[in-house]
Amino acid sequence: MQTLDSTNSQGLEFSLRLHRGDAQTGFQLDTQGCFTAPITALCGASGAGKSTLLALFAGLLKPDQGFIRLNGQLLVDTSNQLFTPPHMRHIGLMWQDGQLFPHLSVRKNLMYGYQLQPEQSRRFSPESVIELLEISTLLDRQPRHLSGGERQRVALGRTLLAMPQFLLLDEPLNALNQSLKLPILAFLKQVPKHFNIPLIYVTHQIEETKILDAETWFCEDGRLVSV
Ligand SMILES: Nc1ncnc2c1ncn2[C@@H]1O[C@H](COP(=O)(O)OP(=O)(O)OP(=O)(O)O)[C@@H](O)[C@H]1O
Repeated sequence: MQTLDSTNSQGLEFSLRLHRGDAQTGFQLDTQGCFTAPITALCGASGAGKSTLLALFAGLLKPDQGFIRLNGQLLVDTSNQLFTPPHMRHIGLMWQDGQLFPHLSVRKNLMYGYQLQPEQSRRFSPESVIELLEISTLLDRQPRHLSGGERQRVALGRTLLAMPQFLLLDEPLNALNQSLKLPILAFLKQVPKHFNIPLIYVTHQIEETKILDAETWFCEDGRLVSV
């Protein structure tokens, strides 16, 4: 039986309003949409609201008004005071510097979220992620002994192994040069199909959205416009 707070629809559906800062000069986000593509890219000028939107999806911010529904499940609904905390959303978030735990080896970083998952939620193995990301030779290293590209690949692996239903990537490759970016983009392109995890990718680089074959949206002054 279907309850009022769930539907059979797949993807990330939302209608959100949020005011940040002071009443006169602050920033107003007011937008709605439904992301159903395997890869959605969010572009737009600095300050347009891209990171704010991801923070709302991840549960790091509460909207003033609106709802968020993931794969038919209501996560946020201000009309019913529903707010699912970040750790219960099954949404993975990664940004520019992957924030590995500095005191843990690559192996322990990778296994951190995986170990917290119940057996029945483990949809793929650490070995499959390690192989696809080509990080098998790095497992015993500490993060400080990794290059920027290696660090980002490990951070991605760790985020994936926490078994998210949806992945949010906020300019994850910004700190990397082109030669390091391309193999990671090639990997990211495979994520939705290989692991059944759709993703949102925030970038200023239009070329990256093309490489990813992403459905692209522009954020303009707190509103989304499809391309
Ligand atoms: N903590 C905050 N308090 C008030 N306003 C904020 C806060 N954080 C961000 N803002 C404002 O919200 C607006 C949107 O910021 P946001 O970081 O979402 O933009 P963005 O599109 O991700 O930009 P960039 O591409 O530079 O990362 C900006 O005007 C910013 O100044």
